[in-house]
Amino acid sequence: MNAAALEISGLTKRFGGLVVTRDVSMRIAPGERRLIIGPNGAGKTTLFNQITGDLQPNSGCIRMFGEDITKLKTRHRVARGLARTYQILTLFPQETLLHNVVLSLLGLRLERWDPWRILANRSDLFDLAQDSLQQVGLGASGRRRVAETSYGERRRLELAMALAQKPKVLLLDEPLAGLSPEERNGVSELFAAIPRDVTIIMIEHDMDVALAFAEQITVLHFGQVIVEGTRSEVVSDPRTREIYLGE
Ligand SMILES: Nc1ncnc2c1ncn2[C@@H]1O[C@H](COP(=O)(O)OP(=O)(O)OP(=O)(O)O)[C@@H](O)[C@H]1O
Repeated sequence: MNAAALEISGLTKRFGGLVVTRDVSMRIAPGERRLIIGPNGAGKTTLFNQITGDLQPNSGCIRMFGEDITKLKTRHRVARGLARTYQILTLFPQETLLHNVVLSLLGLRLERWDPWRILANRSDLFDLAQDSLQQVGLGASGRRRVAETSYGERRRLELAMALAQKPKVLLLDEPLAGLSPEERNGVSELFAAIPRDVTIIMIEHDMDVALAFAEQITVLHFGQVIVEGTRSEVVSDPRTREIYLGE
């Protein structure tokens, strides 16, 4: 069997007495589109934070393409091809869109503490940033400042920042939150256009868009995997209805 893009085994995270992820295991194949759903407080974001290394689990293991990354620092996971967007936007509002993407790229590079060298001779970074803006429909907006953009444009920018890193595994945390129905459709078309060499794991509450996107769905509840399977298996499972739809 080929190595999974991401394999999580027995992941447990406690905050004091509260167990936020409880013995969570899942296997996500290369190229898969996986949706993670569950009620508020189910532990979805905490799971993402452990995958990225923002939080250390109390026990369990995370492998990316066969390599144990559980103890790696976030930047080393990023260097191996992990990227994420955040539920809360993390942009520099007074900078231009193009500069925001370039800044996100600099996080990857060794020379990030030497800005003069970068500015003198890094047209490659600006080209990469421009391509990524193009990819999310913001190709003509690179010179605008983030402060002048709409919320929907910022969410696209955030996606451009993640895509600019040429990720192998992309984590999207509620990428449609706060968007109008038209913006949701536009952004979900962008997801559909992301090539299959990128594995995508999405947390999302908007079921219409998320179900159209997902091939496999994992339902979390009180930190545990309750249901997992294909879209139709999960939707028809009575436990999903009970937990997630409150029926
Ligand atoms: N740093 C922390 N310290 C203590 N408790 C925390 C911490 N981070 C999260 N929690 C708790 O862990 C639980 C799970 O939170 P988490 O944000 O992972 O849930 P979620 O499924 O992403 O929810 P939502 O859909 O509301 O974003 C919640 O009860 C939350 O209050």
